[in-house]
Amino acid sequence: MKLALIAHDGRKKEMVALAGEFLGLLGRCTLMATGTTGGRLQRECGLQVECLLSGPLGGDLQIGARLAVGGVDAVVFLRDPMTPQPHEPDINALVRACDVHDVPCATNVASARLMLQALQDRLGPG
Ligand SMILES: O=C(CO)COP(=O)(O)O
Repeated sequence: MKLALIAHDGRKKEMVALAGEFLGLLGRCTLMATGTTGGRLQRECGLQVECLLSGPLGGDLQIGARLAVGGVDAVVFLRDPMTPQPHEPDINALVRACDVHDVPCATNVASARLMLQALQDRLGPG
């Protein structure tokens, strides 16, 4: 299972907490992330994560490009709806790519929890 993990600055703490809840599952997945999110997941959760570019520098686009050719099975994208982002077009492009290719994309903690739980149930006990 190839998972992409992305969080805006206002949601990084929640991403780290969420990853902590699903460490068993995430440890069995191939993980990629935008740069800063990935760095925190490596340092604070001990996860092996491929760190792509930071979001504002093109990381969302890199994930979108992979997703378009089947390289991503699911996305957790904890967006901060209260803070304008300089790379809003890139963010929209990634979410659009998920819709175009019918790839599950959870954009808040509640939906991410449901999605990760479903993946965990599907993969069975580690
Ligand atoms: O901006 C982001 C997603 O749009 C996240 O990028 P970072 O993980 O590098 O902060």
